[in-house]
Amino acid sequence: MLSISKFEKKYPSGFEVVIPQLDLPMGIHLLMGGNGSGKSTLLKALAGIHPAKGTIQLEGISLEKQPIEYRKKIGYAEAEPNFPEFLSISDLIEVVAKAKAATLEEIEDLTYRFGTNSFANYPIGGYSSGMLKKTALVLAFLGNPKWIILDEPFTTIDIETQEQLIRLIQEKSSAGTGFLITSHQPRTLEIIQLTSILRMKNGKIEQHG
Ligand SMILES: Nc1ncnc2c1ncn2[C@@H]1O[C@H](COP(=O)(O)OP(=O)(O)OP(=O)(O)O)[C@@H](O)[C@H]1O
Repeated sequence: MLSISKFEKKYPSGFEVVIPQLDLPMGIHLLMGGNGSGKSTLLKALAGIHPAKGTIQLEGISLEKQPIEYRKKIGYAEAEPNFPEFLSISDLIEVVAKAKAATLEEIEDLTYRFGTNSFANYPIGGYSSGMLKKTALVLAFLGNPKWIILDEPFTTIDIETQEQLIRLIQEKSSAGTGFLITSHQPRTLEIIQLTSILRMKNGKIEQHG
């Protein structure tokens, strides 16, 4: 269960995301909403990147009270990934794999599925947008997180990688990983049995079902 309670995140512009209570059971949840409705803001807070008011708990582990344990149990890929340009995907994998106790087998499987071996040692500054997205996805899945949060994961990746990603989401979900995914292309997810579709408007979850 991913639980959000009394959540508030306000920007200086006055825009705010307010969620009194949201409990997501293990499963695959799709978060939809127009541009600027607050989806990425919520996802960044759930990933522990943006501080926000309220309580966020993942399988009973509190982001506020057990921040390291919480972050080890969550994987996150942002919509427009940004990494230090002088590093390579291999460098990032090494750091994240160590922090999240990922196995060599897991690294080999993920890098094979996402086809990142061909640019494993290139500096990130030279990556295309698709290569950057693949890098973010490999890192999000490393260490078998309990929940994986994917912000627009299907944009910029080729069809073959989109199919790989759908297969991986299905496999991991069957093995007990929860997913919260945003997408402006819900048709990509049509073949997946979704647990719920959440709709966000103006910083509020309008509909959940
Ligand atoms: N770091 C920030 N500082 C200030 N305002 C921000 C910041 N990030 C987002 N916002 C503002 O918050 C609002 C919601 O943005 P957010 O990125 O969460 O929307 P979104 O639903 O993910 O949009 P999209 O579908 O376009 O990606 C927008 O008005 C945006 O300008």
